[in-house]
Amino acid sequence: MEKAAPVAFASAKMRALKEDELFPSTPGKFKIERSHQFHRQYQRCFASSTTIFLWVIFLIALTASFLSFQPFLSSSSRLSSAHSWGGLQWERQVRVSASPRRPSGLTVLVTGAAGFIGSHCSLALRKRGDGIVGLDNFNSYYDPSLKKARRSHLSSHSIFIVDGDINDARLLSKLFDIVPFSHVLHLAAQAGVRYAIENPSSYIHSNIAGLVTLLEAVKSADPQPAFIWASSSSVYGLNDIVPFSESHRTDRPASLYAATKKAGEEITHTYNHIHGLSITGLRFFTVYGPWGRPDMAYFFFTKAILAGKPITIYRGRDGLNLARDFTYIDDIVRGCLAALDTAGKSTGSGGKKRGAAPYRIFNLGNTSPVNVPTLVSILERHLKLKAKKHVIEMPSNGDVPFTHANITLAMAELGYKPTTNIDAGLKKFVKWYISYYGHAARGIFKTNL
Ligand SMILES: O=C(O)[C@H]1O[C@H](OP(=O)(O)OP(=O)(O)OC[C@H]2O[C@@H](n3ccc(=O)[nH]c3=O)[C@H](O)[C@@H]2O)[C@H](O)[C@@H](O)[C@@H]1O
Repeated sequence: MEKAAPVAFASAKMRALKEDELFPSTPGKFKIERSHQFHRQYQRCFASSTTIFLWVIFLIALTASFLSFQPFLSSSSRLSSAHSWGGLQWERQVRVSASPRRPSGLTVLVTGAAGFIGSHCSLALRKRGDGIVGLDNFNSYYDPSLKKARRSHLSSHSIFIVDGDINDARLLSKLFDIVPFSHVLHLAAQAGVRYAIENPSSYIHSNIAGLVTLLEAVKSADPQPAFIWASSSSVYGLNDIVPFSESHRTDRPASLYAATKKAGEEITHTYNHIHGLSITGLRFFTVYGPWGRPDMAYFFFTKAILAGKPITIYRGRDGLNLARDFTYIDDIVRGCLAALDTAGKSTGSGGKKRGAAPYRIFNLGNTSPVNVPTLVSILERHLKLKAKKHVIEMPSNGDVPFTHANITLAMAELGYKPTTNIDAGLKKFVKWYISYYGHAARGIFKTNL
């Protein structure tokens, strides 16, 4: 590029100079003169054989520089977005990261690898010797520095995260060209239930358009990987039969977020039906733990309590406390790995289905709902600080009053069995939070209970 730019610049300058010389600056009268003058100049230029020779050399140089920079030009549109990928060094990093370290290890593309669940799953897969390539767009929905810290942590375990978007079809096609992925663990999404009111289009962009772009790439990949992805407990919406079972109604979402996750379940079904993709949808129930998401209540409650700031606790319209089936990250990771290990093969090749492939949906919850005031009191105990509580009626923002998972199916088919209760899980979270954000150093652990 260093060479091409001056050539292009010089030729542009030449053109500009010639035009300046050829055309007088006063408009109007020169029109005829202009054509005469141009004609004379044209004749002068090509009259001598030396000039013709120079022109030929110039054109050859121009063509050569254009051809030699074709690969760069083809990736320049990628660079025009915030992301960068491509090049030999990049391909080498992708290939090395994708190589399993154990015989018959999986080769997994983990989308959202710099996210909460994605980073934990990537690490767990690497620890048992699987090959992983991460993909993440490092967007600023919440503090990207936390995502970058997760990336550094993964990088120290030789996991490479591609900086790119699931909406980038060319990037996906490149990844599937250079790595024969056995599985895709699709965890990239626009998360958060209440943010959908503020920014609805971000949910369509990531959870619908991004999902379809990714499925198109998976469909065309050879070999065709099995597809395991993050649905959500929120698909149960207004369902009030507890505990929530996979056979219950999911056609009454309470938020746009939930609606996009429900749509994802239907969209993946069509790819299973038409293209033979092996599909496993995992309905996660309010996952929490170390390296968690700062937009979730347990996380920002902790921050506020440590800072002595008030927290807002929502209460149901009937005066009842809201409750969630909070599920600890390590249990979820075990569920994800079991889903990968038990996923049947996709049957398509070259985009054509060769036979029926599995389509599965599982609840991954804890089966012990905890109400929000109890969550807060556990945090208070572990933080040794009293929260300043501000209780208000639940706004109409997409929240549901409670969630409670029936995990019978996941237990039977995945061997899934959550083992961490909310007290033990929040204790681990608080320990991580203090070590990560360093509040202990500021003497915040003095009790005010
Ligand atoms: O399981 C799920 O499907 C979903 O779990 C969480 O959503 P949510 O359960 O709403 O988790 P939080 O946002 O952490 O809220 C937890 C509880 O705290 C309550 N809350 C939240 C915020 C607040 O300021 N006050 C408050 O009382 C909420 O009403 C809710 O009952 C995640 O944010 C979603 O991405 C995920 O898909």
